[in-house]
Parts: sequence; structure tokens; C-alpha cells
Amino acid sequence: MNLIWLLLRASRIQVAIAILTGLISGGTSARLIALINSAISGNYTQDLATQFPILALVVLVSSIVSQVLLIKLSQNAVYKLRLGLSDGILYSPLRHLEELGASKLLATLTEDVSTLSSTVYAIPFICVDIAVIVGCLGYMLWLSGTVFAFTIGFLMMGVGSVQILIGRADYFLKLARGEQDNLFQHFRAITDGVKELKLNATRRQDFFTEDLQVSAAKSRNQNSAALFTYSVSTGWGNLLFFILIGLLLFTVPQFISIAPSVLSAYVLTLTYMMLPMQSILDKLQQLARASVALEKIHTMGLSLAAQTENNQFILHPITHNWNKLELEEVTHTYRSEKEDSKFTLGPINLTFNQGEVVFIVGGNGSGKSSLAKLITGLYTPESGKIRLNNKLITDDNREWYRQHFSVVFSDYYLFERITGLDSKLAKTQASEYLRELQLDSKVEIKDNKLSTTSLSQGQRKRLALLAAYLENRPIYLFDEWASDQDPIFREIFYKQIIMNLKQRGKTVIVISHDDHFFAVADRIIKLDYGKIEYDKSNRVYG
Ligand SMILES: Nc1ncnc2c1ncn2[C@@H]1O[C@H](COP(=O)(O)OP(=O)(O)OP(=O)(O)O)[C@@H](O)[C@H]1O
Repeated sequence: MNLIWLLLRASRIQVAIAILTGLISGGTSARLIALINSAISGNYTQDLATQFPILALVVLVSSIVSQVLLIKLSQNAVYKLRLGLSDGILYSPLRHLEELGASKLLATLTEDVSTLSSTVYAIPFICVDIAVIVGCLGYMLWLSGTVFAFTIGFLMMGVGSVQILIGRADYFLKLARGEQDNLFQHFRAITDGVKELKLNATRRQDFFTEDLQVSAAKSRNQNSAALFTYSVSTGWGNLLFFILIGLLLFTVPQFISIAPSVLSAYVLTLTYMMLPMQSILDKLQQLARASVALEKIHTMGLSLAAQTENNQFILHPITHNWNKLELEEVTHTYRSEKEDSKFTLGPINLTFNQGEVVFIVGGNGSGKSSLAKLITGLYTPESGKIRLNNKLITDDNREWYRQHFSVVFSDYYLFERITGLDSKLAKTQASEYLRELQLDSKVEIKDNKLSTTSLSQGQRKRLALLAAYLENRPIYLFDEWASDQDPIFREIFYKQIIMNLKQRGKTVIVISHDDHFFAVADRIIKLDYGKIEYDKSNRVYG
């Protein structure tokens, strides 16, 4: 049913027209059958001969119009679905996405979306099939109420029994879809961990036989069980038609008197109905896969339409001249299944001022990167408040707040498109920094795009730095940027880039383990097990 909503959301009027033309096609098909039946029963007239091509043409035109409309609608629905789901992911809270994990998100974006696309494509055909069946049922009712009551009673029992089989098949499909997430995780291990797997034959063997093979076999068995049950239900559905025809021919006439013309019309109509019935039964498994996919998207909390985070930032320009950014009793907790292994960052009380260079230091796992996500608004504080220039940051303005930051995370992503190259000055600066970062012989910026991103890790990180630099935001945050750079670039980073940003009035927050360069900082904040150990001015050294 949710699938029908997908179509309805695309355009109600077009759906209504498509259904109407579908019904015309179904009704005319039934009229055509009645005509054929009349002709076979010896009531041949010139009138029937004239009606025949006209009715055939109406069936053709109405079914084509209905299908064309529904195909357009379904393709539009797929288009909206793809964009909606990507939007749903982009506007889901970061923590929620981290908890879901990349493999589940990828499985949904590829597997579930393609399942839904192929099913939505089948809906037009199902609609026309249903219209033909409705038309045929209408004709049978008109032929004889008593025989119709028997037929419909039998068909309902038949549909009930087919439904039980389909329910069982759906159960296997759900299991198979669950296993698909594990398979995707293993596929990621193959692509991301190929070096480690190549280097260690035992690990490769164990991974292959105990993880990948087990998961692939489960997926195969569950899919086979589902497909097997579906084929049984399709076969059973077809058999029921023959049983019905047999009962009408040989048993029912013994209890109810049926005119031979009615009987032959029934048999002819039922035989005609078998084709659309079979086609619907065949497509049921596609529909079931689609509802599993939709349920999966739903339970992942990835809404297809509703945006979970507010994005009204466009309405308000960002504040380039600000005085202070305050974190007041801010906390964030990573919960795990074991309550004793949870990690709590905070309560954190910090104030950042414009034009300050602040270093955040601390041991591995002390909470530096998590604090960076809280400061930049990527994590919503569980408790406590964040204020920018005394303005409280809430769900309504968090998107706007985030636009104040330019960040290079330790697990950064390098986009080809560079923003902030609008002025001539920015373009000159970009070329200067490309030269200084020794990237000018490797990379060019053309039409605001980097000519390549296939570079060494260190070079890619230098490009990420350049991209962030050019964004020209009021606050910069670098998470262990210099960790994999050679001494020359460390020097350029700490002594030129950071200083240049400071001179431009930017606030620079640097997460660093480079104690050689601590003198660059105006202030040093040390974290220990999620708490601030100290927050002290560094000016005496500077
Ligand atoms: N995605 C996550 N899911 C669950 N727990 C997490 C996650 N990220 C971090 N943690 C927990 O939070 C703690 C702090 O991690 P964080 O990455 O903030 O530390 P860090 O100081 O930046 O460490 P490092 O110097 O190694 O980068 C970790 O010890 C871990 O227990």
C-alpha cells in the first residue's frame, strides 16, 4: 500500500486519469469477451462485426494511455524516491547515521532503491491487469448472480490460501534482506581491506569461509526458500482456476441450473482472466520485496520526504563579525549495549573568541574529535547550551550555525568542487597556496573543480586544507591535520596558514599532538577522559 502512496505523491490527478483509462480498458475488454461469446453462440450480426474492431481499438488506446501515464508516474516516483532518500540521509542527525553504519546505508541506497524502482515500474502493468479482472468480474455478475456468488466465494477462498503461502515467502524475504546488510559489510571489507587480506592468507581464508561464505549461503538459502514458496503459490493459483472451471463444468450444474450459454461465457471469461491473474501472481514477489525495502527504510529512520533537520540557514546570512562562542555544561554520550562501556564527554564549559588560535590536546580517546563535532554543531548536545554571540543554538538555527565552520576532519572527504573562488583575490590565493603546498605541478583548478584527486594521502590532505582555507568561514577547525605531513608542510601549516587565518580575524581551533608547535597557540585546552583537564592561556610563550 505504501507503494501506492509513492505514486499518489507524484500526482493524484494523473493517477486518477490512469485508473479511469485503466478501468475503461478493463471494461471494454469484458465487453469484447461478451461480444466474442455472443458470436460463438451463433448470435452473429453485422452490428457485432462492426463493434468488434471499435472495441479492440478502445482496449488498445485506453490501455496504452493508462500505461503511459502510469509509467511516467512511476518513473517520477523513482526519481523522487532516489532524491528523497539521499535527502533523508543528508538531513538525518550525524550520530544516527554513525550508529547505522556505512554498510547499512549503502545497502539501502543501492539494494532497496533498485528494488523499489523495479517494482514501481511493474505497478502500471498490475493496474491494467486488475482493471481487466474487475471488468471480467463485472461481466460475470451481469451473466448470472448465483453463479457469480459461487465463483467469487471460491476465488476468495483461493486468494486466502495463496495469501498464506505468500505470507510464508515474505518471511523468508525479510530474513534475506536482513542478511543483505551483513553481506554488504563483508563486501566493504573486501574493497576497503583488500591490502590486509592479500597480505595475510590465513585471515583471508578465515574471512572467506567463516564470514563471506556463511553470509552468502544464508542469503542464497533464504532467497531460494522465498522464490520456491512464490512459485508454489503461483502454481497453486493457476490450479485453482482450473479447479473452478472444472467445478463450473461438472459439479455446479448438478445443483444449480445454468444455461449452456452462461456456462460457456463463464469458461471463456475465466480462461481470459487467467493471464492477468498469473501476471499479478508473478509480480507479487516483486511487490513483497518492495514492501520489505520500504519497511527497511522506515525502520532505519530515513524518512523519504520529511527532513529531520531544519535547513532554514539560507534565510539568514552567517555572522562574520562575532565576539564569542560559548559551550555551557555541554555533554555527549556514546552508548553501547554494555552500560559500563559508555563514554561521556563533558560537562564542557568553554568560550572561544574571535581571532584566537586554540589548540585542543589530549591522549587517544580523550574526546577531542567528539568535542570538535559538538563545537561545529554536527552533534546535538544531550544537555547544556551552545551560544554564538549570545544567540542560543537550537534545532531551528543549527544548520545556520554550522555554516560558520570550515573543517578538515581526520577522516575528511575531498570533493572535486571547490567553493569560495568567487573573487580574483581568492583565485590568486588558491594558485599561491597550490604552489606553496607543492601541488601546482599535479593539480589545476578549472571551472571551480580540482583536475584530479588521485594523489598521495599527504597530498590529498593538503588539497583538503586548501579547500577549507578558501571557504572563508569565520571559524576553522583542523583535526590532526599535520599528523601525516612532512616537516616542511607542518611548518607551512602551523606558521603560515594558521597565522594567516588569524591575521584575517579567523578563529582557528587545532586538534594536535605536535608539541613543537604549541607556541603558535594563544590558548591550550587539554582533555582527559572526556573532561577538561585544563584550559590555559599560552601567550607567555607566544
Ligand atoms: N562513533 C563512535 N561510536 C561509539 N563510540 C565512540 C565513537 N567515536 C568515539 N567514541 C568513543 O568516544 C571516545 C573518544 O573518542 P574521540 O574520537 O573523540 O577521541 P580523540 O581524543 O579524538 O581520539 P584520537 O586522538 O585517537 O583521535 C572513544 O574512546 C570511544 O570510546
